[in-house]
Amino acid sequence: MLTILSVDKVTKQFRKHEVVLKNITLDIKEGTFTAMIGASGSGKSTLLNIMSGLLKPTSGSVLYKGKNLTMFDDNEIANFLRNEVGLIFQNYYLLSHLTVEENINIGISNTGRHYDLNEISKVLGIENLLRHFPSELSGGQQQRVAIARAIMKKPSILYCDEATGALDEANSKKVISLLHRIRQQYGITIIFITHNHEIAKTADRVITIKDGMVYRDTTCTNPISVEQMSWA
Ligand SMILES: Nc1ncnc2c1ncn2[C@@H]1O[C@H](COP(=O)(O)OP(=O)(O)OP(=O)(O)O)[C@@H](O)[C@H]1O
Repeated sequence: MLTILSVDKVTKQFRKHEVVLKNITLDIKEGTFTAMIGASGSGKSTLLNIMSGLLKPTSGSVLYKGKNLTMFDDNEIANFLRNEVGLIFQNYYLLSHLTVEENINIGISNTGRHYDLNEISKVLGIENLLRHFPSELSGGQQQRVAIARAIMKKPSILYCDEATGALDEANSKKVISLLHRIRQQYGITIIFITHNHEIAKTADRVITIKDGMVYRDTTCTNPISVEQMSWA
């Protein structure tokens, strides 16, 4: 399997604050689903933001397909984010004055390369909602629209920061199962931050961050299916 992302000796220190990330080194293989877990404040989002190019590390490097993201200028980062990266957060960040279809189309990058809207909306089960506005949708439906927007551009890598954090059990399971399906169908690499250990059990690999370091890094040869998840 090819390495899509190489994080090498990354540290991060915010001004006047303690060191948040301490010498993180890890590789991410193409087409895998990696869960990142760890206590609140351990540094997961900071690491994800550095891995996606949203944030520069204090030292160390992040190679994306061999290119050093940490050396990119603002324009190169903007192009990288626009063309290669999908981002999903706990809050859906849909634009309220645009329809679902218009929100999804925002995700299309200027490369012109994109999936077919009808296909993606069918995969995500939102094909009947395209003319609706976000306020008319449930949280789970809104998150599925946010996923559609994130993957329309055919990103190579999808970063999810607590993507199911605001959803109930049924909607969380639906979203996780759709993300696994998207990975299988389109080969998108997924990195998924979660506090939910059952969700982590569905991943190929679980990285535990503790006090800004990789505390545990487990490859799961036999991840559980979404149906096998027990929701505590
Ligand atoms: N822009 C910033 N300026 C200063 N400190 C920051 C900044 N961003 C994050 N931090 C600090 O870095 C530490 C790690 O934060 P981070 O959000 O990465 O943790 P996390 O593991 O994702 O937490 P959570 O699970 O609660 O989202 C925290 O102590 C936080 O206060």
